[in-house]
Amino acid sequence: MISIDIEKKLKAYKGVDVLRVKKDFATGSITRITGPSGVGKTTLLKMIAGLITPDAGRIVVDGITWFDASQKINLSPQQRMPGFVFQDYALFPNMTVQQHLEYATKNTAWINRLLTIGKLETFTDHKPEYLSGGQQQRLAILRALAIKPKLLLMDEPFSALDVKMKGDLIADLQVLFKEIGATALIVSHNPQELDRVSGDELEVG
Ligand SMILES: Nc1ncnc2c1ncn2[C@@H]1O[C@H](COP(=O)(O)OP(=O)(O)OP(=O)(O)O)[C@@H](O)[C@H]1O
Repeated sequence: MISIDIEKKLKAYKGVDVLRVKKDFATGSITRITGPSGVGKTTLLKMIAGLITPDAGRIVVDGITWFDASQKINLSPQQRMPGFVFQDYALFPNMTVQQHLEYATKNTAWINRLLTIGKLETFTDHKPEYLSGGQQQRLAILRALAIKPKLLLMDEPFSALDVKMKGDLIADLQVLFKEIGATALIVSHNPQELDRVSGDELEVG
């Protein structure tokens, strides 16, 4: 169970200037996070990952306090180690597809399985600049999964994929999430995208 009750004053957002989120996520659940542009969806994911510090509140994951403003507990991103798919992918320009995955894990069988799921088997020696937008996005997803994270934070992870690729990938990811026992929080603007897999929705703002 992931229990979040946090507040953060946002810089320069008209109308709503404080982001408040109070929500419990069941272990193994997939939640779609929605809300208008600029409301703080990315900021929320980054606060959970430990990349941005909330002003107040608590984050408790499986009984472990990751953040507590009043008790001054704030685990580092390395201690939290979620899988994170950034909206702009944040790939390493000088690393090939294979090196991105090997940087995260030494488990070759797992790497090969991820490459198959992401349909990147024939691109293992390509660097990001020689990949299409959709291939880069799939690599960002595979890299996040390489560490078999218990928590996956995904920021618009399917925005560059065509409908068929997206459908296939989401079906495969569902199986993988179950297998590794991951809880997923997925920011998505597209209402149809996660209809069949996401049991829950969190509307921010
Ligand atoms: N570290 C930070 N501290 C406070 N405010 C921040 C911080 N980083 C970003 N913000 C502000 O938070 C607001 C929301 O940005 P954010 O990227 O979280 O929105 P979003 O809902 O993900 O938007 P979009 O759907 O367009 O990606 C912005 O106005 C931004 O200036």
